[in-house]
Amino acid sequence: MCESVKRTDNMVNNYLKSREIIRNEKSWDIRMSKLGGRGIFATRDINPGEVIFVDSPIIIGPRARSDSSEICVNCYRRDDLVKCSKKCGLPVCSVECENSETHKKECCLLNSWKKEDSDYSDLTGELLRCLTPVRSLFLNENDRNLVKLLKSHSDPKHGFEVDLLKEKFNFRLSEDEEIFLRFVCSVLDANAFEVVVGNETKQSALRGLYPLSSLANHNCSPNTAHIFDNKQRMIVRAAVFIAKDAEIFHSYVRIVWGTLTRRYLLYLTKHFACGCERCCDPSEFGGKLSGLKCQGCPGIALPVEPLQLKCNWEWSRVQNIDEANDVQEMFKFLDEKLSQLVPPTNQIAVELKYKLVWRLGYRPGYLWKELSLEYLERKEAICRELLELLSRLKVGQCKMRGLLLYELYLCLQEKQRRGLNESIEINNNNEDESEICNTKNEMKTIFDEAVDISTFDVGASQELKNNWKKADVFDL
Ligand SMILES: C[S@@+](CC[C@H](N)C(=O)[O-])C[C@H]1O[C@@H](n2cnc3c(N)ncnc32)[C@H](O)[C@@H]1O
Repeated sequence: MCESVKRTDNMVNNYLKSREIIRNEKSWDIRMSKLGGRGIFATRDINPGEVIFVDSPIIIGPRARSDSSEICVNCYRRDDLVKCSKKCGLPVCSVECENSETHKKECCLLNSWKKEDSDYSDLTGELLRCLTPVRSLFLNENDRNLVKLLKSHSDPKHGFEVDLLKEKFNFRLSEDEEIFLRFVCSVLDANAFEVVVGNETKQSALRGLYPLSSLANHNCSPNTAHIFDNKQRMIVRAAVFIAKDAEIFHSYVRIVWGTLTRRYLLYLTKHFACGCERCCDPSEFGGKLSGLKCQGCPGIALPVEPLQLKCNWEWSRVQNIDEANDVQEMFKFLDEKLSQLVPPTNQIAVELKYKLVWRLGYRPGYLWKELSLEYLERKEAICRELLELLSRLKVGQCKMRGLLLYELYLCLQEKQRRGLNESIEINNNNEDESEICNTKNEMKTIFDEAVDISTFDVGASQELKNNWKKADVFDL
């Protein structure tokens, strides 16, 4: 092991010990990757579903996106927000949150930076975008040194948060503070994860830096899946079988995006050109997410050179459907317009269908009990189709699979509730009986897998949570 890898390995292990989240028998270590830089590797065979490691955020806070909702800076809820009475400009939801240790420190720091009598009440959203890197200034020396070991991007576009603090807020940062903050911004851009907090019905998204997970490289067919528990810990599981000495990968992008979109975004945000097996295969293992309908014949056009970043395909017109909210409109677009241009496997059709899964059964007018049989059956068909796609993409027990399995289970349950199998049940024909039996077996298999995949996920539905075999990842 080379010196720098040894140092990283030591520091990460010490960090995990300090957070009391290291397991007795580790199944991973850090090595040099042939992709460049460091990576995480399996030290033994790991079975699908096994927890590989648990990581804890070294820095966590609001996201940097300009369209993020305002949240309480302590508990991250979105309700009952008021401005901190100390006039730092940040939102809190209660006196307890205002007086929390985390907030008191940052409130003091922000007030020390500001020019007297400045009022930032209109700029709360902008201040929230800058808060996560600001929190790095409270790290102890060991944690600072660990952050310094993580990958950073040198491009000057990273660090807009510091520009905002200086230019929009006229904050008086010291030179040391500015240098460290700019560095942390570039580390966050290279490594941070979107973290889900809240529960099934009320969720917020945060930005978290997880030291061990930051060392995992990317693959478009990742062999892991991760979820966040109620302590904002990241739990990384094997999504497929991982052989001893194989590299452990995350996916940095959405797995149902086509090659061009994935590679473009990876290049833009993480500054590398992915050359994984899926990217090299024009059909993406048969997933055909980049497929277009051929206007001259019944076939599907696929990119001849999928690794070519320059591409003239025009697809902005069909992307507008993002703004359409109405279920009927969405189906109309899917069935009448989109189907003329792209095959059902195309990423735009896939994303639209995935959106429909979350409307059917949940939106007023389309709640489970009021769903027409046609829509219920379409939802079931979409779930099955998307699950089949995920299998093709070789992404194993990923979070999306867990979510779709549960939605499919709910469709079958609703059909059962409506007695759609009743006539079959009265009829004593053997074949029909076996059909009921198959549905019941299928429902149980689907439900059990959804429970397994969701285990420890803070955002999982209560029904799944009630069936978890363990309440905490460290329960014996
Ligand atoms: C989160 S870091 C991963 C760990 C990194 N290799 C290290 O040594 O710290 C992300 C960076 O790793 C590199 N990387 C990750 N996956 C890659 C891949 N599939 N191909 C090439 N470079 C990759 C890129 O430089 C990327 O910006």
